[in-house]
Amino acid sequence: MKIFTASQIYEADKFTINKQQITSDALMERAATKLFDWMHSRLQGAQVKIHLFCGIGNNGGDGVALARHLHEHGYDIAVYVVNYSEKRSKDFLINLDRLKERKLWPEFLDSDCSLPEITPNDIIVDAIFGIGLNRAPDAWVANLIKHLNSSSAFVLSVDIPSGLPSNRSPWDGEHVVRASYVLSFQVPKLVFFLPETGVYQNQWEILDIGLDSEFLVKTDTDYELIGRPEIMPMYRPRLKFSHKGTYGHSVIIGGSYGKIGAVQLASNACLSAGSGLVTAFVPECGYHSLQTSIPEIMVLTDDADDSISEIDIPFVPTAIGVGMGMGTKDETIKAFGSFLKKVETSIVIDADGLNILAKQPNLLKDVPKQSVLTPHPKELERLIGKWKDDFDKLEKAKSFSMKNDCIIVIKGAHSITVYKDKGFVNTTGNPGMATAGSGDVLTGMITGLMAQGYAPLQAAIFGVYLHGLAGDVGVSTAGYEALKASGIIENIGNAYMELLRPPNKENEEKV
Ligand SMILES: NC(=O)C1=CN([C@@H]2O[C@H](COP(=O)(O)OP(=O)(O)OC[C@H]3O[C@@H](n4cnc5c(N)ncnc54)[C@H](O)[C@@H]3O)[C@@H](O)[C@H]2O)[C@@H](O)CC1
Ligand SMILES: Nc1ncnc2c1ncn2[C@@H]1O[C@H](COP(=O)(O)OP(=O)(O)O)[C@@H](O)[C@H]1O
Ligand SMILES: [K+]
Repeated sequence: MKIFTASQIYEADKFTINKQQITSDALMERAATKLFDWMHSRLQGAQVKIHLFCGIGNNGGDGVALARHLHEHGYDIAVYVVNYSEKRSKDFLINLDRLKERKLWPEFLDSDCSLPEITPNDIIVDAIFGIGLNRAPDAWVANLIKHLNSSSAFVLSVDIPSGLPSNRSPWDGEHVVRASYVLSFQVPKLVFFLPETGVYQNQWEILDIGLDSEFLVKTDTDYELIGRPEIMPMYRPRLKFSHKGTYGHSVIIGGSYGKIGAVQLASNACLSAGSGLVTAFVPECGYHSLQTSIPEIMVLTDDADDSISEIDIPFVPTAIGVGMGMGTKDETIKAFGSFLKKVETSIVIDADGLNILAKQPNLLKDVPKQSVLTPHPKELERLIGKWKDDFDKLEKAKSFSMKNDCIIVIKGAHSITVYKDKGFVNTTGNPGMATAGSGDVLTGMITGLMAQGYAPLQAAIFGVYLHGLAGDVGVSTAGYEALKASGIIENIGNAYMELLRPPNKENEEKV
């Protein structure tokens, strides 16, 4: 699913209004009807107090129109107009008049007003600011937002939590509504998926308000949300008359004394992702543990006992994953540098492979084109430098990717795979995966996919999705705290099956 910017959404509005020959008010009515249907289907007329806080722009207009529908269906509502500007939007005013025609008089809030009382069982509808927010809210509006946040009532935000800008970090985090649920029109907003800004909402859902599909299909976006519909076409089915050679020979290079487990996890994950053959290349000290723990893999060893000093692979691997647990000793840096000079096809670089690149940026020129780099936030910072906020981070990652023609997987709660000027935002995974070694598993999986013929960018996007899905299946039995990296590996097969599971009858009926 495409992630549009605010200006693209405004363009989509205009395009829809022209093409479908409707008024902007009719579009607002569609939005309000969808909001109402969503609430009504859950509340079923329950007499719970609903406080609607409405701004004076179109977000406020949505709120006021929603208030009318709720009133007409007998709900117990209180409407507040958060009067933060004289510049009221045309459609807000139309909807305000419609309320007044029904003898519903909102309370107008301004800098002198007292704050409405809200009890824990009430519902707050937050329609103060939408995607039009372009500066910090005034002090009294910020104060109102803090008041809403201090209540324990359920907060339903319209389109986006108020006070959260759509294209930068907030001016002050305390002045952003903490939404229990966001009903976002037509498309998700990028801020929902970034670590600094995703914290303002618990859950989000898209409401289809019928923006024109021609515009949505034709318009290119900088970011795409990756779910099952985007992943399925990438899947490469296994062929009946295939053999292990069909699915490639992966080599996993890494490890040092006390960190052989990283290679073990990556190699195991590589096999489970479907690589035909897997060879691990480790320092001598890793030989016995690898041979005994994973009988399916082959092991090559370095001459040195406790760290890698020379990488010598006596065949041409189909795919290579390198760096986990490898350390950054001088001899290892040298070995990694010479290895990069020899290798010709795209590789996957993780952990200490990335740390070495950050220490010795001159090695970057030898990294094969379209290699996949899988940094966690600290490794990313070492590579691209400090960033001001998440948006700056993404821009820096994009220029790094452009300059070095590499794919960067920015790992985190919603890992984002960046290639040149595009970002692919993952939707699977959970906090149970914040556990030692889960990154090694990802590197192994992406390597295993490349061995099977997935192009590097597809291997990265598909691998991140499948890794998260394996984690999601894993927590369903292990629980968040007890999920381990090896538990993610054990569920790679279940993740494939979950991915390939035909939609069941029940789901079909719901659609
Ligand atoms: N295609 C869509 O998604 C649709 C969106 N609609 C709604 O329209 C909203 C956008 O409406 P608007 O463009 O009117 O913008 P908002 O309602 O978000 O904000 C209103 C206006 O306030 C001003 N403003 C911005 N920051 C301010 C601040 N800190 N203090 C005081 N004033 C400030 C701006 O001039 C802005 O246009 C969306 O979020 C959505 O709720 C719907 O009405 C219909 C269709
Ligand atoms: N809160 C979270 N939600 C979803 N995925 C997560 C979360 N925390 C971590 N992960 C995933 O787990 C992996 C952690 O990688 P990394 O930090 O390199 O671990 P390690 O170095 O221990 O192998 C990444 O793929 C990341 O996206
Ligand atoms: K809002």
